[in-house]
Amino acid sequence: MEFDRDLDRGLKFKTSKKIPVFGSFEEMNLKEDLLKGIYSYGFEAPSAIQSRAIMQIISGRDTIAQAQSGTGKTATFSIAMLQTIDINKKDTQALVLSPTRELAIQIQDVIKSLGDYMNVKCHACTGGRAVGNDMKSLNKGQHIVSGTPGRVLDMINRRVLNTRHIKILVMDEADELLGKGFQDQIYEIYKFLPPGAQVVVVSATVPHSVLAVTRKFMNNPVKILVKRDEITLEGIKQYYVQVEKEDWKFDTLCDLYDSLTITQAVIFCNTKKKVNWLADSLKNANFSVVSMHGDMKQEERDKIMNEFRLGNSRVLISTDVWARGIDVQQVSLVINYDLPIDRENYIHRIGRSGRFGRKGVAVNFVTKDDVDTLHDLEHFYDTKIDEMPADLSTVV
Ligand SMILES: Nc1ncnc2c1ncn2[C@@H]1O[C@H](COP(=O)(O)OP(=O)(O)OP(=O)(O)O)[C@@H](O)[C@H]1O
Repeated sequence: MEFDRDLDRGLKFKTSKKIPVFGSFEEMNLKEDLLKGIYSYGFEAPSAIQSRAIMQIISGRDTIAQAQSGTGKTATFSIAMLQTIDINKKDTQALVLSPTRELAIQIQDVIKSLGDYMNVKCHACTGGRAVGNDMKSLNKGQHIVSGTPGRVLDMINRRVLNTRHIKILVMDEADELLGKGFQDQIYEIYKFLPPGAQVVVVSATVPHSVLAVTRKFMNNPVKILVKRDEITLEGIKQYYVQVEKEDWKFDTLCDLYDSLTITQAVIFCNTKKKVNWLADSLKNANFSVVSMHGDMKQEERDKIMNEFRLGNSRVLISTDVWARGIDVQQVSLVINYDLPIDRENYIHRIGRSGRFGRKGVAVNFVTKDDVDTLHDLEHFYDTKIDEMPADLSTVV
């Protein structure tokens, strides 16, 4: 089917026609020092979304860029922003918003690496860190700011982050940012931007409700969309384990522990309380695990994150704070100890594995009460979730 239809509103959304595809980074006519940064970072050729969306963003058009998890959306908007800014001006010219602090920092790292030869200044403006440091960094002048909505808005209100020269606003994980939790802050920030600032919306999942909302603040956007039945990645095998009742999940997980540590694994629970409980229970049973959620102090979150990125810890238990965007290439297994509350986060959670063409495995723990939800996911994404093989280590 060419397009989908939003039945409630009668709106139609489809991928824009005739979007040129650039087969190499050279063809994009990028600044020389940016091109050098891209190659030094290890990229050889653009991914599908990069070969389509980078030049659309550079052309100045509002853009909605959807692509499967782990296919290089971060570099898509980072390269476009780096090309767009005038490095000789100290003003903040580009702003990226994302829903979690860890993601905002990860994006800052990517921008700094790609823009290394340009001497780009990019600041991560995130909650949980000293406001004084933000002020100091921003006062020095930052070409690009990557932040979470609350702290960014705070810096704007304090007149520390000057929005007057911002040419481009990127919303990563846009469907999350435009959902209930962040919507008001996003609109507040948007109001501070100069009229005509370019808006770029990015996510692996762009539900119709969000596409409808984009009409309010985007001007004739070019759309690169993925059909619902193409969102799941072939490289990520999906399984379920049927457990009679909730209590059985724990023993099932313990049985799987050896498979979890073959590379690295992330286990998702739906609440912070359950993350704490599960981490404690596993530690008491002598399994080595770490955990992270939004009620922890930022220093603790940073420490856990660093250790996990380094591979010093192999099994991480978390909430949906870890569901979106975080890129740790060694993660090959995701376990949904609880099925996620919404369909979108299912895609994001399992997408923590199988990064950039790597193989991944997702295992869903399913009680009797969850059977319908699982079938709904299969149906919605037109995908197959098989029963887990007896020996998981053969597929990880
Ligand atoms: N052109 C490329 N060549 C090689 N590796 C790449 C290329 N583009 C991106 N990557 C790598 O692919 C991985 C995934 O990229 P990225 O985190 O941008 O994915 P994403 O599309 O934003 O995923 P998500 O939906 O989970 O946020 C990263 O480790 C990145 O360095």
